[in-house]
Amino acid sequence: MKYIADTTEFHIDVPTVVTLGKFDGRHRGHQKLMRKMMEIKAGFGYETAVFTFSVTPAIMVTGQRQPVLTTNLERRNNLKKTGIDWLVEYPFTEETKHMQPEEFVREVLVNRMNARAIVVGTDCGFGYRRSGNAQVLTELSGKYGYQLYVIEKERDDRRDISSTYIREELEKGNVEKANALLGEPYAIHGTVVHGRHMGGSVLGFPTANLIPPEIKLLPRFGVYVSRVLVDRRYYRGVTNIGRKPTIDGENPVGVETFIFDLEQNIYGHVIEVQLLAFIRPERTFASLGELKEQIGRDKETAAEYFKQHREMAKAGAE
Ligand SMILES: Cc1cc2nc3c(=O)[nH]c(=O)nc-3n(C[C@H](O)[C@H](O)[C@H](O)COP(=O)(O)O)c2cc1C
Ligand SMILES: Nc1ncnc2c1ncn2[C@@H]1O[C@H](COP(=O)(O)OP(=O)(O)OP(=O)(O)O)[C@@H](O)[C@H]1O
Repeated sequence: MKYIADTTEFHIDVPTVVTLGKFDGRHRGHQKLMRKMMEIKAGFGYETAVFTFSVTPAIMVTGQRQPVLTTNLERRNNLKKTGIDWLVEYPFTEETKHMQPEEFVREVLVNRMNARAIVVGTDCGFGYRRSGNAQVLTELSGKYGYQLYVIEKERDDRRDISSTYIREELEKGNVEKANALLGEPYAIHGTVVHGRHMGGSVLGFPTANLIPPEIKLLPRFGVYVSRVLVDRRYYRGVTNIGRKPTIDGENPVGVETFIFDLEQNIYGHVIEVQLLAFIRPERTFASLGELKEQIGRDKETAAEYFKQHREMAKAGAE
């Protein structure tokens, strides 16, 4: 995937099929758009391109740092895995903010991104105060010579699937519901860092520690069954998310995973921890011995889960 970030001065020199939006998470609605893009690529030979911003416009307009399902790095990894050819992460400057819809279509989508086809959901919004929409894109399509495809929103039985809906479910602690809306497990990507090295000595087994950036939305603190991608292979895991209150001192919020059947040292490796099911809330134990016993039971619960969900237990390659 070719990646263009933080510049307004670029030009894609091959014809493209473009989509635009925040793409926070890679939910079933986004996947539906991506499938349409792949179909157009197969039919017309256009390369697939995603237009997004390097920070979400809502943060710049309201000044509030809203937690995200995917950091920019995670979004980039996901789009690469989807097989997207180009990712443009455009800077959200004052000038960008004030662009009128037609100017945005002409200058950015058509001139710089070389769009011959555009794929959006029915509720897409762009340009100054989101005044551009699917109707505007339809009106401009003849003038700028692109094909427009407007996709019906993917729904569950209650409402349209959106990043907002998934964030709400995660905040309520419903990881399984969030996963159903995403169409894949909610994941945390990161580099394995050194913890306090108590895993080996106190608990009797090592754990892989990630410290996600503050902006990353984490579900409620607690223990989860997880599946872990390490060097392109999947492993079964059990993950604690939280501050380890049993351990003295101010611990940063961490994502800490015991990985079944992994013998090697993976400090410095980039891994992906996928959350599959909630086991229990994080607790303060009276002693390290009690914590150790409980973690033993958590491991058994996770092992049992994988016996019931054999498709998730495969330690296969990605
Ligand atoms: C499956 C699992 C469950 C855990 N549950 C808790 C918990 O409920 N409360 C807690 O204080 N720490 C919990 N921990 C964190 C342990 O305290 C931590 O693994 C240990 O202190 C090692 O930390 P270190 O890697 O920084 O040395 C859990 C860890 C794992 C792997
Ligand atoms: N459920 C869906 N089905 C089909 N297309 C969708 C769906 N949700 C979003 N899209 C489309 O995907 C593109 C990117 O959407 P975007 O990520 O900005 O919005 P969103 O998922 O609705 O998130 P938010 O809740 O933050 O607004 C837009 O064209 C949008 O219309």
